[in-house]
Amino acid sequence: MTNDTLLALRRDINEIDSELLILLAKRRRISHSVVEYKIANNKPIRDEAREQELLEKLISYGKSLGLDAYYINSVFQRVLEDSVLHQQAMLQQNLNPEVLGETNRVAYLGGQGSYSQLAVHKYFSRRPGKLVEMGCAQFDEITGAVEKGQADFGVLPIENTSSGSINEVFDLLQHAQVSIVGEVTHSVEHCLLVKPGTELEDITKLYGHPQPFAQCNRFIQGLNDVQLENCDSTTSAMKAALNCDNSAAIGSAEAGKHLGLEVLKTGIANQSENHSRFIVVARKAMQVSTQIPTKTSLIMATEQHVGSLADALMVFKEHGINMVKLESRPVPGNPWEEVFYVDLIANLAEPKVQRALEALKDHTQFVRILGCYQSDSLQAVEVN
Ligand SMILES: O=C(O)C(=O)C[C@]1(C(=O)O)C=C[C@@H](O)C=C1
Repeated sequence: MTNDTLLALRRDINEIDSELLILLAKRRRISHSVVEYKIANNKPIRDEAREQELLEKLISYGKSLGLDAYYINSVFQRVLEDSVLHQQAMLQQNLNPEVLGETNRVAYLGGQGSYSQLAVHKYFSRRPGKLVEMGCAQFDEITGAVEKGQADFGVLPIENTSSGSINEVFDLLQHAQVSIVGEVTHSVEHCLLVKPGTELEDITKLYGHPQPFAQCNRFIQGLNDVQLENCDSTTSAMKAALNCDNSAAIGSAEAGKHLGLEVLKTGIANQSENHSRFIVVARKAMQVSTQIPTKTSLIMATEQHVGSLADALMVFKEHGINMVKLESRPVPGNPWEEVFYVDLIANLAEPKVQRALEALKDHTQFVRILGCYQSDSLQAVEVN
């Protein structure tokens, strides 16, 4: 085959890919029209039976064209996921027209290519409005910017599948005057980044944020005589490595490349599946449609007697509410007193949730709702 033939084949591929994009955009527009019907008729966004029927038909037709079931399934799962997430975002926009403006100023930790910035892009890519990014050096700067009205939204990491809860953020939520209005999970792929030409054996200093250090501690233990330097964010770690010979930083490949660092090793986290969950906060609470999966987060302090936490948690069971997270944190200034953070699969608009919160008052010293928000899950919901 000549080079010209290769170029001609590549032109054909380019053309087909463009046609695929045109069709995907057309499909998305049709999916937007379907949501109008669902809003008007109070139907759940997700229709698993329809998705199943669609996938079966596509797999069978695809097979007749010589495409395997695994390939068709994975491509169309992504297409359907996009469709559902877009429909959910449209529904939320319809219910809260004032929340997302023409421009959305979003505060997050770090700078270009930080994991928080990637999460911001993922969350806001499905929402209308121009994104104005505000990289911050500390978590309390993020909530402070939202409280003072300098930012419309703040995005904060709250937990990671390998290193667990991010206590600093839980503690901030005790007092910050913000509401949780959303969540987004993002996969985190830690890499060892160096200035071009640096070899593994040259490294004497490793810059990183304490969270990635914890998530990669097995890899770090395997390095010889390397001094760890804590940084405020992965972005500041990468910048430090750029300015220091014989050093390295932990961060994402995208961010490293953006700053001119080289990826020396990929997949250095203890667990190959490493995901972070971020919360999105705003000054005002948001309403969530009962047609989409919803979470409610709250903090509570229980009475100081035997079984008081168990009694409080029983309230959720008695009202048929699924609790998906329970975290205890000390109350600053009150040694040995604890507050509990609770995540529920629940929507404040549901009467049973209101009844449960009323009943919870009998078993707690205080309860504060941190927010009711669209869950990142694609689970189907039942609409009564
Ligand atoms: O058919 C619908 O009800 C749609 O909303 C469209 C669609 C799709 O994109 O094909 C999207 C979400 C549903 O879960 C099922 C299918």
